[in-house]
Amino acid sequence: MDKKTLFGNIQKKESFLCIGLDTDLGKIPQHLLKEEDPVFAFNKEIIDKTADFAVAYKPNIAFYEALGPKGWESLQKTLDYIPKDIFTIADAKRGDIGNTSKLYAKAFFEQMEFDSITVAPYMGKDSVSPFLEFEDKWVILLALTSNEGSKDFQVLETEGGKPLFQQVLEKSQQWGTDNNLMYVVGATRGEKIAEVRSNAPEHFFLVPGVGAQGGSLEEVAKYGMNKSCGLLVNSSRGIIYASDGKDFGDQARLEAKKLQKEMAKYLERYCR
Ligand SMILES: O=C(O)c1cc(=O)[nH]c(=O)n1[C@@H]1O[C@H](COP(=O)(O)O)[C@@H](O)[C@H]1O
Repeated sequence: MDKKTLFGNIQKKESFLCIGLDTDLGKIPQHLLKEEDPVFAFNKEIIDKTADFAVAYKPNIAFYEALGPKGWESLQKTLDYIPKDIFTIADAKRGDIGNTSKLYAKAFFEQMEFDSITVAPYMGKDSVSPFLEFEDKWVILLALTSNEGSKDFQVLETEGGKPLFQQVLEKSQQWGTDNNLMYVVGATRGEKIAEVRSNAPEHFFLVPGVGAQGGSLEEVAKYGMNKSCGLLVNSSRGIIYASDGKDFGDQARLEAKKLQKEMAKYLERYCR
């Protein structure tokens, strides 16, 4: 999917919501455990109930890998079930020496036809470039993450007093374009999002951390939005585990709708 189509979907749905499919057998409603594929049964209901409010779905690969071959099967079924006009993100946080990255890219872009994958920048250009060679596919590079540990390395000063995340932003813009490269910026970073935006004015940001991690959607929109929205804001637990009963789909729908309504307001206010 290209940037223009993604922005078109955002305008049509008045939403920049990404729903994280972090599906955990220990957290899904107990009645689903008797299904042949409980993970897929759960995801199917979530997708059915939220697809009109979401412009992206992000399965976090760890939750599927942890279940072995059956988990990979549930992941493939989930990916096949997501409507084709919705952007898909393999949250795999991959990145290795070039020939290995190339095979990770094949796994997620050819075997599994995801639109995008999250990639760690730590190993540098030759670890990221192989993912950028696939037409119509996106790399979502970790820049300033939402977790406490982001302070360990990402904000450390480098040459010229620039924090490391800024070096990641500046250097990686020589590797890809705003049509195949996005950045992860945590919603918990508040005003720092404006700093990231000034370093990458045209790129889309994947912003996790609203909902369970407490980030503010209003701040994200205020500091991060650009003229083509430029944001995919993710919520996983806050939506998919809104209820652990038989009404989990309907409750997820309510949470997704609430975020979409707020997003419509910010699109009107800040997207220009
Ligand atoms: O790359 C990510 O998606 C990611 C980056 C980051 O900085 N912080 C972060 O929470 N994530 C992911 O985003 C999701 C957040 O989930 P919730 O906190 O449940 O909404 C999880 O799948 C995390 O792995």
